[in-house]
Amino acid sequence: MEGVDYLAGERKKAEFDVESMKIVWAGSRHVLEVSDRISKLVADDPAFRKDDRTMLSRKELFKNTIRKAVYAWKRIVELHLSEEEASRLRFYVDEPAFTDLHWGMFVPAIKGQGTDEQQQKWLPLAYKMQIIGCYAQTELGHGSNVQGLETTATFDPRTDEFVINSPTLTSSKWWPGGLGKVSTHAVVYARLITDGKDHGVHGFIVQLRSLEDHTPLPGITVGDIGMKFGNGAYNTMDNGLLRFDHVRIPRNQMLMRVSQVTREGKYKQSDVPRQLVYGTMVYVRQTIVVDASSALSKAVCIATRYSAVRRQFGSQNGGPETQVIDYKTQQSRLFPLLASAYAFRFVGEWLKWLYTDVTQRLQANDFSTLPEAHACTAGLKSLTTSATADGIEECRKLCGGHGYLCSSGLPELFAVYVPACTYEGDNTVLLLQVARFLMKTVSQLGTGKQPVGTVAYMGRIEHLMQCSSNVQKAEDWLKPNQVMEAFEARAARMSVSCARNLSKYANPEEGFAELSADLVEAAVAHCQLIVVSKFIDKLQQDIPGEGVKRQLEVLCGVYYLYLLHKHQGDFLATRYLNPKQAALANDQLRALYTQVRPNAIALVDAFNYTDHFLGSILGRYDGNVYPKLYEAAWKDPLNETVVPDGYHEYLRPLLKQQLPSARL
Ligand SMILES: Cc1cc2nc3c(=O)[nH]c(=O)nc-3n(C[C@H](O)[C@H](O)[C@H](O)COP(=O)(O)OP(=O)(O)OC[C@H]3O[C@@H](n4cnc5c(N)ncnc54)[C@H](O)[C@@H]3O)c2cc1C
Repeated sequence: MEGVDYLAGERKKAEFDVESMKIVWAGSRHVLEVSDRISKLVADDPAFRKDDRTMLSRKELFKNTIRKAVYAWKRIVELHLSEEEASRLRFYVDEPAFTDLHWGMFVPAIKGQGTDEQQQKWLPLAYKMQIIGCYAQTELGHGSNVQGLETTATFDPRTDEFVINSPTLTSSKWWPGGLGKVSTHAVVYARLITDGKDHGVHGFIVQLRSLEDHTPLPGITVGDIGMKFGNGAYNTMDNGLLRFDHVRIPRNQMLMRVSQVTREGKYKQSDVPRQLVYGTMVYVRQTIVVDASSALSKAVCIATRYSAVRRQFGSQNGGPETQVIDYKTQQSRLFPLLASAYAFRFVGEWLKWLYTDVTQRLQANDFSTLPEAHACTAGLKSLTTSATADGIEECRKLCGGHGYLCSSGLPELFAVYVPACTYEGDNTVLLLQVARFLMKTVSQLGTGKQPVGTVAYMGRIEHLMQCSSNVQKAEDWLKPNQVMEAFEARAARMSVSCARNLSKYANPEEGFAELSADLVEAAVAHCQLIVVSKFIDKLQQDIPGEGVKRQLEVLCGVYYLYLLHKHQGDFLATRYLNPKQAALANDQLRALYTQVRPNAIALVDAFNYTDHFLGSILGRYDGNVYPKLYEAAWKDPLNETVVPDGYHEYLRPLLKQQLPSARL
């Protein structure tokens, strides 16, 4: 029935003030107010409809995305939305589009790497969308290994131009979003060559298409790379391929904030420090971590609401069956993901602070914390995106068969999210960078150089190598200092163990390659420690609202005890815990699941997602799942006719046995 809240009973069970939790989740009352207003604006506008997205052909889908993106822009201008409101609007439209790369990569690249004059020339055009840009770095042959890129930008002093060229097939640009069909311009990464000398990879602004009729400019071959994983999903994006045949651009289109080429063709570093580009990287990764919490919270919201609606087995005397959310196995799979969504939210919030801190330090020419900030953001990007991709898939399984239907929203969410494990740095490659930083930190212990920021715990290495847990009863696992020491000791010991093993190799690079799987595990232990510590730090703050802090304490406990249980091998092998203490952690975890249970629906309501944004029949706010699933089935194009296409051509001859050579 319409208008009935089938989850009202669940909502009454909540032991905390949901409205206050909404503020915690949003980050502030102001952000909640903006998000609430803009998400409803999008949800109420039929132009942003997305329930048919998985059924559209690629061409229809793509045209529809262009329409939506341009319409969104029109609304932003008409309504005089602020930058914050505009970015919220794009977020709630919830459809990957060329605009993501334009605003998320092209504009920041010019801001970060362009000189003042370049910014003055290009940014006004980009802000008004009179040009549309993308970020063309990856090639067919190289992605992770940026130094292996093959596109060349050779300076021609006679004409004061760069000649951009794709010398091989593998040098074709491959993957940039927005490139295939839409972008008029790109920031292209190419090897800079002056006077026969290769100066490595640099960024150049290159016009790709005519601003009159959108055709590719002479010497440019450009197109879409083809259909990607899943229905709808990232197929709304025109990831592109691009080749240059000696394309000439003026010298002033090299992004010259950090290094420059003079009129005479001399290559020189400007007085702006190279490290500045890392600031942008910290910013981009921070947004990826926040996006991870959004994607995971969406999946968890769907799976939690549906788990409260769905009943299987357990009927007593003809009464209702058991809600599947009451099964301990369901709770042990779902609640850690709910806790992770909150954990990633808070670590994302902390990364925002880190970005501000890094920016201020860079402005003051203080580069001391950069390597640590760089390693930490790389690790957190890797950890949160991998856990989110796996978590979305787990949520799909938690919804049983119906989770496999596109109308559950989960298949598309998985397909659209999973490349986050690859773009902006392959997750394994990033963990190896973290491991390299950890090995360096360990090697410097005792030299008087104090580890800072998220590796500060290494400064207490002697203690961390010797201590052991004094947990004696399950509730001891609720004490933050017990937990912190456990995670610190595990991370420190795994790093030190890797460092010791590395020292056995005469050639350190050979050792690093040989031990890389162990090194990645040490990096994961370090990154998990960061997330746990930021969740615990969050709880030290004043958090208003009845029962809100208590719920967050429970979720924090679920998060770290789940990790501890899942990775208990690490804690046992490094001898910080004994098997009894590990078992007590699991006992406490079970007890916490019971505390989460009555609050589960309210905890996902606190995300404040509209049904439009969730895009899931299983995750509907009112829990009215079955009639809506039934209705949706009839909307499938296959059900437009009762007799399918192909009946007369194939099925009827089969059924009537008129096949020419049936041998059976
Ligand atoms: C949806 C999507 C959108 C994208 N958008 C853009 C864009 O807008 N612009 C752009 O320029 N690019 C874009 N990319 C490209 C993306 O940045 C690269 O795919 C990414 O950097 C990974 O590089 P790769 O594809 O070369 O992977 P590879 O590096 O070839 O990885 C293949 C495997 O090798 C492993 N591996 C690689 N190096 C090492 C190592 N040193 N040690 C151990 N293992 C290793 C990896 O872990 C992985 O398992 C996009 C990609 C996707 C999927």
